[in-house]
Amino acid sequence: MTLKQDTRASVLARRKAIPDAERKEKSLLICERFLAEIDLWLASCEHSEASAKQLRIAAYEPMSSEVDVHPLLFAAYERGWEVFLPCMAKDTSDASARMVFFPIEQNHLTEQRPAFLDHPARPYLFGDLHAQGWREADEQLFDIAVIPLVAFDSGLMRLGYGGGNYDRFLPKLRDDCFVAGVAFEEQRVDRVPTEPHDLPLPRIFSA
Ligand SMILES: Nc1nc2c(c(=O)[nH]1)N(C=O)[C@@H](CNc1ccc(C(=O)N[C@@H](CCC(=O)O)C(=O)O)cc1)CN2
Ligand SMILES: Nc1ncnc2c1ncn2[C@@H]1O[C@H](COP(=O)(O)OP(=O)(O)OP(=O)(O)O)[C@@H](O)[C@H]1O
Repeated sequence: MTLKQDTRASVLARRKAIPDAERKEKSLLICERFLAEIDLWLASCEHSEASAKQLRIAAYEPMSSEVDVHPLLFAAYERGWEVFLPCMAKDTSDASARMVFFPIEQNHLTEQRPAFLDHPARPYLFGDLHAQGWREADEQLFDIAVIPLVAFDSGLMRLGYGGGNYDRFLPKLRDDCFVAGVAFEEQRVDRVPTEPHDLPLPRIFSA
């Protein structure tokens, strides 16, 4: 096992060991902190224009033991923001998939739930997705980005599932996009093993 794989395995085991009630409580704290920081950011002069408009937030549909960002998503819908969630997609069956974001209405999380929300790692064909009406969003549209992670350190370096999806996604965002990682304290390590392509996050909210 490489150092990255080793770190992933041990941190995922720690994350999975968090009892459900604690995970729920910590997730709520992380979402509240995230919203409070967005409110401060919106109140600052530079972003007063942003506060007046309908914001676009790119996040993720939580799976397994990840931080449950649903409270943040529900608050976003409540505020009339547009929510975008990822899907792995490819042009042909033998092509490699890339992470794209689709606009997700609140009812897509419940009654009208698309299959890709339950199978985050499964690659879907663009042809099928387009036929179903899904249109990928331009990353430059996003005002806020919520970044999942497996491990992080005090230098704000992150380690994901190993697909390089977020390593490719982060450079596509606007410079003024509010980007933040979310994690449980159990995911903190002394030092995340890094490679030259790894980018630190501007901030990580943890509990
Ligand atoms: N919620 C969520 N959606 C996401 C990502 C993510 O990290 N989190 N992705 C980020 O790139 C992309 C999908 N990539 C993925 C890569 C690997 C695994 C994976 O290894 N899953 C394991 C479960 C691991 C665990 O238990 O925590 C599995 O399915 O067995 C899942 C998604 C896009 N959507
Ligand atoms: N900007 C990039 N452009 C092209 N390939 C990249 C880029 N960033 C990472 N990769 C490739 O993706 C693979 C996985 O990288 P890494 O192990 O750092 O992923 P990760 O950070 O754990 O995953 P993720 O970014 O999806 O959360 C590596 O083989 C790496 O070479």
